[in-house]
Amino acid sequence: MDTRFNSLSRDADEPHKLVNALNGIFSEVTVRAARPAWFTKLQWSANRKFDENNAFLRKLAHEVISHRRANPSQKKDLLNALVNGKDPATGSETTGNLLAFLLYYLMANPKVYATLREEIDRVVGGDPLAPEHLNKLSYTKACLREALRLQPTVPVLAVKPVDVDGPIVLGHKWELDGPQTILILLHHLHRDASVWGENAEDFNPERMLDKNFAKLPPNAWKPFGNGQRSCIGNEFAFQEATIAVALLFQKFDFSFADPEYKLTIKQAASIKPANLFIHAKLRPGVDALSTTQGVVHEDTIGKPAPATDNVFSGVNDLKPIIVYYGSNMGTSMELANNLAKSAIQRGFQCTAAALDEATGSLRPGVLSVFISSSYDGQPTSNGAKFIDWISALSPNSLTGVEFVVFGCGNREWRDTFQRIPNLIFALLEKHGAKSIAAKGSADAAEGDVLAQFVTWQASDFWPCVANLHGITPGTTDEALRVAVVHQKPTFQPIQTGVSAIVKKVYQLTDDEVRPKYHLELELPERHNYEVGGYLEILPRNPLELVKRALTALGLKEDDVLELESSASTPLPTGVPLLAKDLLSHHLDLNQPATVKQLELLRDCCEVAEDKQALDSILEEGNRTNVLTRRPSLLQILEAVKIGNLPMPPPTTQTQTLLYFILAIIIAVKMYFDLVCLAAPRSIPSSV
Ligand code: HEM
Ligand SMILES: Cc1cc2nc3c(=O)[nH]c(=O)nc-3n(C[C@H](O)[C@H](O)[C@H](O)COP(=O)(O)O)c2cc1C
Repeated sequence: MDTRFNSLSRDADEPHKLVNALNGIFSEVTVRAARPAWFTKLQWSANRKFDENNAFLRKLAHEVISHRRANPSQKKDLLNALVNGKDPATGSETTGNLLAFLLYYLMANPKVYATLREEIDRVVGGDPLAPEHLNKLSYTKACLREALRLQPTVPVLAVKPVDVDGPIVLGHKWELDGPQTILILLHHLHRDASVWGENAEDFNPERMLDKNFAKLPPNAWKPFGNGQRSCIGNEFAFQEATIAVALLFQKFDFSFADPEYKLTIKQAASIKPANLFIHAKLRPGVDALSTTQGVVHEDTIGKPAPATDNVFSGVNDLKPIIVYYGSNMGTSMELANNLAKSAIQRGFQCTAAALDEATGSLRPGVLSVFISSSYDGQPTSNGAKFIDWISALSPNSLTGVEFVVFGCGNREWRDTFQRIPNLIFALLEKHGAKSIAAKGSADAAEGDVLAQFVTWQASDFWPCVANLHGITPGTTDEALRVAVVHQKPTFQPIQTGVSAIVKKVYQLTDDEVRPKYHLELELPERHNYEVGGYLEILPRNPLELVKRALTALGLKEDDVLELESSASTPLPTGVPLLAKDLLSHHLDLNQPATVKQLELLRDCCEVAEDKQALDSILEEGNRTNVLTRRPSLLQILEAVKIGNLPMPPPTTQTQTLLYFILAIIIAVKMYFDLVCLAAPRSIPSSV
């Protein structure tokens, strides 16, 4: 808010007046709730203090807001959200206190803690948290519900019958004398053994999983109040708390500062744990710098599409690129930054900017890339101005402008899926701008948006940009020539490093999403690993796969090849090497075929049915842009009959089997996320 209140600092000499005023108000409200209104009227001194505190808060809020309005800033802070948007302003204390109780219960119940952490690792892993994750965090939600059951942060509700004459009998038992106030003590309601059973006092989130929660009797769980005046921030609070828990547990391990800590409660208008101090330790593999962002493992996320196939080196007059992003929650912005990094790596002048910045600024000579999301079919908050502007342009006013559009969306919004990127594409074309590539798209419901985007860059975007610069597709393929030679192999595959043993591999993700794996390696004795260092892993394709590839290519294990390339390539060139070694160590045989490879294979197909089959794979790929679903080159070679195939099959993406791993050691075992440019669909069995 641009103002420091020191409300959380224990070291502050004196709390900010705001803290005192709030505490005064909360205490008074609590006391007032418990006494008759006529009696409150007589509390002159307390009432005067209450009014003073109220007046102080109003004045302070007015000052803070006026200051920001007089000095506008682009900061993404809460104050801007409140001043410029409609975000709700209440409920932060109740939600904060809920989180504090949750942390307490998790630390006090290690099994529950482990289950929650496992869910967050499985669903979110090291990815930036996205809206799609939230629905899948069902155990986390159950933990929040259970914490609110045992410790409803608003612990008392006051209700009063209205418009009644005469006595009322509640539950056939209790008679009320007219409009009398009743206090509902949630602490008791929520621990009623007749509803919650003998273990009502235990923290047991299983009872709050959706299927069990739905079976609870009505009114058994009321942390958000009652009837028409119940909490309007209920959904918001859950969403906010789920996000906070996911981000916190993604990055930190928590433990009691005092292992003997016994829960005691501090109460004002809401309740919170008293004197609860916690140790938070960065989780293995988490970069301390990433804790200031909504993401972990930044290295993996920001990794641009590889420039190993840089056909632009040596090209003069590269057109500058501007990448505009329409983004509310950061996904499209992340993609824009990723593309900008890739472009800079390739020697382009490139910047990323918010979509609204494109208003009135599109011009020939600059390639404009648009990456945008939609929200209920509407533009993002940083793109609405641009959409208004471009909708109102006169015909042909964008003649000469060259553009590319990539859409971020989620198929669950069926009627408005990709509406804004589609609209941007249509309007740009309508006004005379020229698209240099077919529109790309990612579907968040399909899983990893960044992977879909990086794939699109490699197989569609960069080849089209090459075209734009007069570099004809195929140049890079032709640049790589392979011949079977009758020489002794002199090339030795990289043998540096040590052999590690894969101790455990298991899938962290559900079957329907793109797989992520947990991999545990044991390093040989005497090999230490320092926290924060990089580990380079050189996986091998399994022998069985290599043999299949040799057969598909009509090669024998001891055939010797020589590669020649005029472009830079990580493949070993100019030395005779065993075909087996090339296929084992240098090519990822599991990688899905790229669009370009599919097209080339289709053109080499001898049988019409095979051609059709490849066409339909290409169509499906173009429609969904989900490369991971495509078969690998090897699978295709085994399935279709190809004539005149250059050998090995043409590959623009000279992808190597070099995976960089961000790793961390725990005792002698290693735990890490496997980060690779194109994730293998099966984990290599040896390292
Ligand atoms: C865990 C977090 C929260 C809890 C436990 C909670 C609980 C409650 C309860 C019990 C009430 C009813 C009070 C009564 O009947 O006397 C209430 C009302 C209300 N809450 Fe929340 N709340 C939470 C978070 C939020 C958030 C995040 C917001 C705003 C985004 C919010 C906005 C409101 C508002 C505006 C009312 C008054 C509704 C009315 O009087 O019509 N609350 N809340
Ligand atoms: C409230 C809401 C509404 C959405 N509406 C749409 C929509 O109409 N069409 C669509 O394709 N995607 C829709 N999505 C999905 C988002 O566009 C998608 O998650 C996108 O990756 C978010 O991008 P951003 O992080 O750049 O804002 C919606 C998401 C949310 C949370």
